[in-house]
Amino acid sequence: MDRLIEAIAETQNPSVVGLDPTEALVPAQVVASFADEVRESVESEEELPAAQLAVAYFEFNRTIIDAVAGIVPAVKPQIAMYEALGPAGVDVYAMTCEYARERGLYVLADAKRGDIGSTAAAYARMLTGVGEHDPWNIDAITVNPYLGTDGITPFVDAAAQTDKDLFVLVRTSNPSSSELQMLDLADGTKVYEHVGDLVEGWGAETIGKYGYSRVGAVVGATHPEEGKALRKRMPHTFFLVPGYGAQGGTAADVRGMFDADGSGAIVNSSRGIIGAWRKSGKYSDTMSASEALELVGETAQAAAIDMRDNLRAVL
Ligand SMILES: O=c1ccn([C@@H]2O[C@H](COP(=O)(O)O)[C@@H](O)[C@H]2O)c(=O)[nH]1
Repeated sequence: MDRLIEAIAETQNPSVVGLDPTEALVPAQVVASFADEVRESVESEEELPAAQLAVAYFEFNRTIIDAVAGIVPAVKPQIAMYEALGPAGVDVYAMTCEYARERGLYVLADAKRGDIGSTAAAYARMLTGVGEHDPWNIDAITVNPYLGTDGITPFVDAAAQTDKDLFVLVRTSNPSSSELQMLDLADGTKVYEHVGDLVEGWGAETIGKYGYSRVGAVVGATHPEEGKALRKRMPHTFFLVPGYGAQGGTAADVRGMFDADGSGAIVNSSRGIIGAWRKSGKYSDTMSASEALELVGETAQAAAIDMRDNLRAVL
């Protein structure tokens, strides 16, 4: 986690931009502008929509990355958006991570992996790569703890081997999260608190120079009180805090998830940044693709600065 903490210190900005493109979040003229180019490369007409979207996602991501590099320390590409497009989307995921790294950003792959040990070991190769080849270019990955310790250990080992990190789901931001996470255990602790204790233990051997381990926790901005209690309960665990912006979380809500020095957490916003163009009042469907992309970049940059300043104001 040391590299992430240093990147946050350099930008004075504990926020991460989520790269979660969808068909609705990429201006239509940008997608349309790739029709001819992509038609030449696909084998059948049916492949065209996914292939065209994939190319458009990359151009869109590149615009966002260029706009926010130097302002934010990190990006979090959500793999679901890319896998939905098939192999073309997965290629663009890898290309996006590589480009973000080239622009100096810490890349947090939101992939929420989790399986039995042997399969988790294969998933953990997203961190280690294959031999000398690192096809994914990521610095951290999100992991689902539902399978317990043997589903997590391969990621902890891979992270330690490569100076990378993982973030384990503890208290997620979604409305139904309480169905499982808020259940009481026999000793009176809640399920999410127990998972928090496990996460603190999984990271215990990997504490870095700033007091945080390689094993972080995902704690939703939509649960300010629980987040604040977890901050005390998990003193060596760095938090990834999604749920800011589009899901309703505010800077005041996430304040308690930081430590007394204003460190210990990084807050994510995806749609609030990459979809800012739609709320700007400046978009018109008569714009050219390049004009639309320019607006995407400008509005994403303004939204990232606004988020940074809102977080700075409460820290
Ligand atoms: O508890 C969680 C865990 C992960 N996420 C992910 O973060 C982003 C949030 O996107 P917004 O557009 O800022 O709402 C998305 O990739 C989720 O899968 C989360 O929201 N909550």
